[in-house]
Amino acid sequence: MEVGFLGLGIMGKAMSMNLLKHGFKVTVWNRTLSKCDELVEHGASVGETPAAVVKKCKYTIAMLSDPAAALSVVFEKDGVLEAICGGKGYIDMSTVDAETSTKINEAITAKGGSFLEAPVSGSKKPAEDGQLVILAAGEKALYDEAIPAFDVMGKKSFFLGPVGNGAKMKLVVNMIMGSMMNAFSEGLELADKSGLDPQTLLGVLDLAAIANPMFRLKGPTMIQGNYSPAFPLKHQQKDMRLALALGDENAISMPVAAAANEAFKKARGLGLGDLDFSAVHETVKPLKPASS
Ligand SMILES: NC(=O)C1=CN([C@@H]2O[C@H](COP(=O)(O)OP(=O)(O)OC[C@H]3O[C@@H](n4cnc5c(N)ncnc54)[C@H](OP(=O)(O)O)[C@@H]3O)[C@@H](O)[C@H]2O)C=CC1
Ligand SMILES: O=CCCC(=O)O
Repeated sequence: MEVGFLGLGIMGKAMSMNLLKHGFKVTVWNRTLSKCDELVEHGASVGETPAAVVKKCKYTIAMLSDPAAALSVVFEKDGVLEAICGGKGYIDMSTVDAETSTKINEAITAKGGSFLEAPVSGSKKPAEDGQLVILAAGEKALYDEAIPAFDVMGKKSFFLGPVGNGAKMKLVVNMIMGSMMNAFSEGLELADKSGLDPQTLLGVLDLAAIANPMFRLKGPTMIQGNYSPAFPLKHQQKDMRLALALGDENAISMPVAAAANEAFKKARGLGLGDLDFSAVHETVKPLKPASS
């Protein structure tokens, strides 16, 4: 099957590589075109613009940073909208809000194309291993047609109904994850500064009711202060911001998420936005005294 892929960041590169490895013909595009080179070495073709990719492929997948990027790739010059038409599908797997997805859906379907939002749970390693959890919503027929690709990229796909439900589910999940990451950071620091061994804390947590893969994966690197990016902190803060807006719309008070968002914003202000979201741990640490 000929599949287009727009956006070769941490996630898009791993996901499109998996499609290639499993025999899909893939045509890629990335704003910074040089990022296509590695995919080409593995058999991908390159489209010069998003419109060129859509023109060539029956289905095009996008994995872009945020709502502004998702909208620009569709609506700007040489964008998806210039080439989408009846018989073609567009699947946006970026994490965005329901409003963004709805705008894209309306524009694509107005031109006869079909649309699916399909954000994912799981980070760089699950993307490399084809173990993502896919949260799809929109055109059910396109979902059914995309199953072979989803089966390669993910371990489980959910179809959640009308456009917007995939985006909302993803934001709820990441709001919980971002809040947990902040509590975990505070716990690691509290253990350390009160004279406990943070490694022992990890061992205790792993046997407790709150054991989870995130603590298991991120704990050891956080203790080392290693924040090599799997999920960039700036994207986690974007997800907190969008989840809080969803809470606002639904009159849900979320003081824990709001505090977590502030911590991620603070981390961005400290220049940590391109590091892994676990770098929020640094915001809990006491400031080093200024040298005289
Ligand atoms: N990393 C993770 O663990 C996960 C991320 N996500 C979500 O997936 C999406 C991608 O994440 P990730 O791969 O980590 O992000 P990256 O920051 O690694 O990649 C972002 C991609 O978006 C492109 N981009 C940014 N702005 C624009 C624009 N204005 N026009 C066109 N392209 C643009 C970048 O292009 P360029 O190379 O030119 O900068 C790049 O291809 C995000 O929505 C994120 O929230 C979801 C699950 C897990
Ligand atoms: O959006 C990013 C999610 C990262 C994860 O699920 O581990």
